[in-house]
Amino acid sequence: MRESRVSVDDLIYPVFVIEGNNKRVQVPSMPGVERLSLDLLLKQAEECVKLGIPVMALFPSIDASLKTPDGREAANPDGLIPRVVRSLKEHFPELGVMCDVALDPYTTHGQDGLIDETGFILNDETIEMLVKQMLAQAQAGADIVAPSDMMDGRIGIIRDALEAHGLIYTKIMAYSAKYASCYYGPFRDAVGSASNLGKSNKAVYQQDPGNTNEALWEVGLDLAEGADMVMVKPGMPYLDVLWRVKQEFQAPTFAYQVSGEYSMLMAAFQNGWLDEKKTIMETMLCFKRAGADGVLTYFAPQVARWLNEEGRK
Ligand SMILES: NCc1[nH]cc(CCC(=O)O)c1CC(=O)O
Ligand SMILES: [Mg+2]
Repeated sequence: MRESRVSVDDLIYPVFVIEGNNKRVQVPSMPGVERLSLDLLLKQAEECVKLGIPVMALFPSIDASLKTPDGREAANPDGLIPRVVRSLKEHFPELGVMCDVALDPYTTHGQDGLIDETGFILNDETIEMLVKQMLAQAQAGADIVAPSDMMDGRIGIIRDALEAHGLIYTKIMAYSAKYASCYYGPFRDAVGSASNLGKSNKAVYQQDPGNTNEALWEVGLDLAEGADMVMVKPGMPYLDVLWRVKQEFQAPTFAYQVSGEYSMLMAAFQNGWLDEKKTIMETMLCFKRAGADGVLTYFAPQVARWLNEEGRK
């Protein structure tokens, strides 16, 4: 009689990649999460395929020497992410690869886009760079490009660029309702943008946590501009937004259980305050109940293992 269910194919696994060989670097604020070099990432990918996880989402941790104010390394067709994508698709063609479209891992100031002298974000100039970044990812073989930058109008321009380059199979997952949230803190440690960002924030382009109507406008715009799927982010604190978005549009809708949610839960597990398996599985069920068609979560391999053990693939 249960209305909602969790299955392995609901899962998208976000991972952090670094240059090098046989390198794994812990993310201190995310216990159990490591940045991996490509060779080790391939082992992770193999594990995902065995478990039945359909998609991995890639996030780079870029060497500080490659960061610039305009984040142009993001558009390098031989940069870290395009190389990782090519290798993943070569070894595991059946595993979906999703790439983040945003400049924050690549900019010296840690913002997702280009800024003027006063630090204000330059929406349209940013989109030009995002399109180059996205093409490098899509031409390397990414199955899904996922703009997380929150610039206005970028989905339509990205869709046009995909069409113009004959990339008709590449899907767009729009981070549509993305809030200016403090729950991204540990992620910013992981990609190394936290110290660059310093005291500044992303409130001029990410959404106000007090708004839910704005989420509907943003989702509506992104769908009209050509998004295949939309996302609400963060996850658990924004289930009301997820519910409204799914009810209103009935589009493929995803939730991101973000780094801060992961770290909060891990802290409780490490202290013995919450039961790890039961709590994680409950959070997954809550996402499904609120309308998610899938969930991006750092717990993906664990969830998949538990579901596999129970024969509930
Ligand atoms: N545009 C970058 C980006 N893509 C995904 C996340 C957060 C993911 C997480 O916290 O797990 C962020 C951080 C931010 O906007 O500052
Ligand atoms: Mg906007």
